[in-house]
Amino acid sequence: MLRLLEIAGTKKGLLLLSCALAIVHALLLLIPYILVFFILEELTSDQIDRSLVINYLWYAGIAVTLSYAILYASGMASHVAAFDILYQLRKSIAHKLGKLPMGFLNDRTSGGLKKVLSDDVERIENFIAHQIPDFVKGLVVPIATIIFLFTQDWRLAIISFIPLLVLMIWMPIIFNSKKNKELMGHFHQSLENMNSGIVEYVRAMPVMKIFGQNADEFEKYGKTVKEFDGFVKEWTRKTSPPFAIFMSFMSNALLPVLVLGIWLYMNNGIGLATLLLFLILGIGYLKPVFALANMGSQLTVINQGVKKIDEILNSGEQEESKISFSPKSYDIRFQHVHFSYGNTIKALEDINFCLPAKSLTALVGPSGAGKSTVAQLIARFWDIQEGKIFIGGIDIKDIPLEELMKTVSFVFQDSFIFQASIRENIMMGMDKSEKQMIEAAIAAQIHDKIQELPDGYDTRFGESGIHLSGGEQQRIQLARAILKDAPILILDEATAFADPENEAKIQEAFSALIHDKTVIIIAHRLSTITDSDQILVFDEGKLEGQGKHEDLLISNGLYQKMWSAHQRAKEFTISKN
Ligand SMILES: Nc1ncnc2c1ncn2[C@@H]1O[C@H](COP(=O)(O)OP(=O)(O)OP(=O)(O)O)[C@@H](O)[C@H]1O
Repeated sequence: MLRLLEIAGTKKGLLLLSCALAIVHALLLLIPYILVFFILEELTSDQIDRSLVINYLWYAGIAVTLSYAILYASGMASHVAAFDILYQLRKSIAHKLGKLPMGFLNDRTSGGLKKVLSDDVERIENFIAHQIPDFVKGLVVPIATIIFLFTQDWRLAIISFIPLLVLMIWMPIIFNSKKNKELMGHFHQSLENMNSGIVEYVRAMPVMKIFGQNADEFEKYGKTVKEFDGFVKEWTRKTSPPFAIFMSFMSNALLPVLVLGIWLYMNNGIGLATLLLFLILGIGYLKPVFALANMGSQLTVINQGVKKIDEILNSGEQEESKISFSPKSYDIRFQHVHFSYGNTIKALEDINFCLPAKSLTALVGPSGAGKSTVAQLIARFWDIQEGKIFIGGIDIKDIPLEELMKTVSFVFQDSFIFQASIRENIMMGMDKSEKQMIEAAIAAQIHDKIQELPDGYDTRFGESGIHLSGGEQQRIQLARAILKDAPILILDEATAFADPENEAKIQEAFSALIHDKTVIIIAHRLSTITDSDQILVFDEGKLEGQGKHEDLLISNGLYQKMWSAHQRAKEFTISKN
């Protein structure tokens, strides 16, 4: 609750206004009940003053109208505050995600993160926009009613107060128990698993279709949906009995008032108007308190979401250097580097090498040898556990992250194109001119294709009918890298999915790109890297050899094997016989 109020506190002014208006609304709503009492008193008196009764009715009508106008204003204030807070919260989570080490994302599913950013944040809206005003109403209405009832008859007022006492004791037991909190924790986990199952199911659709599978057969999705279903049923089974007892008690809360009220009336202790007033108000004031009861269970759900939000917001960011060290040259040195993903998967062991500035280096080795890991460590996607990595003689941990990102350009295996215009996709928020962007697209051999699109550079990728082949998407990625013009360039299997025509174009684009830069290429097709200044051969996380193509052919057994396998693969044909 405190944490939620802290979140809500960023819009304190609007929320206080909303609460104040909610109180006025609630008090105005009580007025018609009180007026009904006066009307009844008048109607049961010996001489009925008609004009007074009509006036009371007018007052009641005005109070109701005014009360709902004020409720509207209260709702507006709380909703504006809520959506402002949600916006800020989503912005800070997204900002934080960008600053967290890749390990954080590696341990989580995209479905789970989506749930935090969309569902968990959304639930806070319910608390701020509805529950805070309801809570205030839930407190003020019973207090005001009880005070008023005491002024009419203290005996009936005490009896009317009993259900409220029971509510106050019972509610926390039912809704806030340890068991209920545990159930809520499971509920969230279950929902998160289902979310990630759905995301994976949609992503796996092409494979599912080819293998004729449907949702039931997609085990992860099917399992998570079944688990969720089972959990919700169990939850209902466990919480229904106490809730049913609670509800039936509250529904009959009027009984003691009725019994005592009739007895008092029959013994001339109270008039008919007072009896009716207690029958109406004695139970009516509980309505907003019921809203509080509901709020208890909703709060537990919201709190679980807030925990997930805080888990992201409080996660340790990558350490950033306070001193600004900008490398003056761009040679890269690994010194006794050890690295594991998490604490279990050892990916690199005691790696030492030096890549001179403006040289072209190829990383080769069998699948899983650690090539991509080495490349990613240079851009500090991950932090190493032991050893040091230097760029231009400066430890990369001493280079501010923003500066490091400006220094390194990465062309990934899988190109990621945003659902935005082609211009935005190439510019990526960089401070470059239109002319520079077009020059980059020309160098990346993609300008002509963009010109053919319906709106040229303004065409939005992802719109229906707009499609770019894998090779074209890669050349967009290359255009980004060319435009960025960073002194260190890492190409991770960048031609892996290109067809021969595309590959020739991509190779040409590369030549434009690598000029005058420190370049690292990860390539499986060894024929593309024979001219490299040096080749590093990796195997099972270790650096097994280093040198030029010709030297490695003589000195390195693994390289020899890879080279002859590559030669054989070139002659490989698929035939039915
Ligand atoms: N994000 C990750 N989380 C956990 N383990 C990982 C991750 N990425 C890679 N690994 C593991 O680290 C080891 C090295 O992987 P890496 O991707 O660097 O190899 P690679 O030589 O680039 O392989 P490939 O040529 O198949 O791309 C492998 O055992 C791999 O399973």
